[in-house]
Amino acid sequence: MIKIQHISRIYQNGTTKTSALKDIDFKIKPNEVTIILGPSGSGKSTTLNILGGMDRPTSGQIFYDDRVISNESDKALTDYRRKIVGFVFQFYNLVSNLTVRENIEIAAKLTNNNQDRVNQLIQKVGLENRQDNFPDQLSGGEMQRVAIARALAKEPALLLCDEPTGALDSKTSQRIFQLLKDSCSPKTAVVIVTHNSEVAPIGNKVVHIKDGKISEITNNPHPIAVSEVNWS
Ligand SMILES: Nc1ncnc2c1ncn2[C@@H]1O[C@H](COP(=O)(O)OP(=O)(O)OP(=O)(O)O)[C@@H](O)[C@H]1O
Repeated sequence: MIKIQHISRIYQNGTTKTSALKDIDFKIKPNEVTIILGPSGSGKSTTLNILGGMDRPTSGQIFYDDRVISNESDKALTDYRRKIVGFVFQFYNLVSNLTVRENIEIAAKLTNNNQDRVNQLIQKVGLENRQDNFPDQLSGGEMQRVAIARALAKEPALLLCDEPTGALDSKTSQRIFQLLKDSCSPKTAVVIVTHNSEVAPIGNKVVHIKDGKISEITNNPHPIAVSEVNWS
């Protein structure tokens, strides 16, 4: 379980200070999809970056089980990012001179180097026929499927997704959200940042952020199916 406690983040550029997060608290559990919902500039990406150990809070603490991540050394934080966290970004961030299979394999090599899992993931995301292609030979939806397989290759306890369908059409978005929802398991918590309130009801929990503050946390005992979302 991940617990965010009294997190604030102030960015300072010269004399200008931006208070991106103001004392936020929430918990993330395995086997749950958590949706972080809010308008542009509300602090969603800042929250995700802090959760993923890519950034540190100005104050407050993040617990990963009994570890206090926010107090750890840079080396320990790198280890946390490598072994615990999988990232899915809006613009895929694939390595352009590696094939689909190689993009997934390099992530697996960071942890378990499990070739069976690489094969299973290529099948899971439906890219068996594209595994020797390079990213620039793929559609946006295919690239995002590679990015998801890459993130899952290390069996992350925490899968963090920042606007994963922001650049995709609605039919492709539906497929990507289905894959993300299916990635949630007793071992893996899934966190998805979005500004699209239509997809929020697929989550077990919705954290509403506005102006760097949590305005509401909704627990949803009966999430809707991805196919029930109004994608138009
Ligand atoms: N590196 C930075 N330096 C200064 N200000 C920043 C920096 N990163 C983000 N901010 C500011 O912090 C606030 C929150 O930004 P953040 O990117 O977390 O919002 P967001 O909800 O993810 O927005 P979007 O949906 O547009 O990506 C914004 O006011 C933004 O301008």
